[in-house]
Amino acid sequence: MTQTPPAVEVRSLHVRFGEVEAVAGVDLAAYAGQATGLLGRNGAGKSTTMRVLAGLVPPTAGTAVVAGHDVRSHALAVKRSTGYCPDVGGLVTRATAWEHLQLSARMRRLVDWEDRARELLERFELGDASHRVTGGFSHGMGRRLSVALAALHEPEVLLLDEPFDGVDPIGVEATLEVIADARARGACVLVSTHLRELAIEACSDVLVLRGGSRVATVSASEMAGEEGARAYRALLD
Ligand SMILES: Nc1ncnc2c1ncn2[C@@H]1O[C@H](COP(=O)(O)OP(=O)(O)OP(=O)(O)O)[C@@H](O)[C@H]1O
Repeated sequence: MTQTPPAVEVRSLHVRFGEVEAVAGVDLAAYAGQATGLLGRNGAGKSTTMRVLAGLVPPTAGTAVVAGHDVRSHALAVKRSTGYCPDVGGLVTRATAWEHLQLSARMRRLVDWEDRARELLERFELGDASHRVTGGFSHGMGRRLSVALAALHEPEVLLLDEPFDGVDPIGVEATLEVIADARARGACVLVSTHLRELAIEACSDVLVLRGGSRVATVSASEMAGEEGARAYRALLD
């Protein structure tokens, strides 16, 4: 039986910022229709790995192929194929939520996007805030809008960096729905989070990073319960 090639394939990825080796040899394969979690302590290299996959940071060494495009040689194609929710920032304080969606739709030359944009805003309970500037948004509102923006164009690869951070239960539910919908239409989803329980709920597999390297890939179910929590804790240091 031929196995479907991974939608995201990373081999021996290294990213160096001056003296700091942020990513020191990560390998990962993530597939269409699945969600893969990235877990690990602060500074483990999760966000840097996500930035490489979004085509924003070039690898220092190693390869990363996203939706068939090499991130180093085809960064623009990678940006087109992905929807990326950054861990911080990414919103223009003086623009409204609706203007963010409008700009994203124009940049990606989307047609008939308004209904989907409205539906996403409603799902994240941002409908009433759609014409407010994001500079006045709470942290959780900003996170919810960032997930909606990443998902608007129904990308082949959805990259969510800390999407649950500081988000209330309704927002968490909406984010889980966005992930489930993306998987159902055959997208590949990567979720970086510190929240083990939500990683288990959202993802099929989980990669644990430590000091810029992958220390384990486990099925989400293996991370569940008290035993899973102990096993995860043991992988952290
Ligand atoms: N632009 C940068 N310049 C210098 N060092 C950086 C830069 N980006 C990340 N680093 C460093 O790389 C390492 C990995 O950071 P990264 O943000 O990828 O970790 P993380 O696992 O996402 O952490 P957290 O859980 O705290 O968000 C850290 O030591 C960080 O200080």
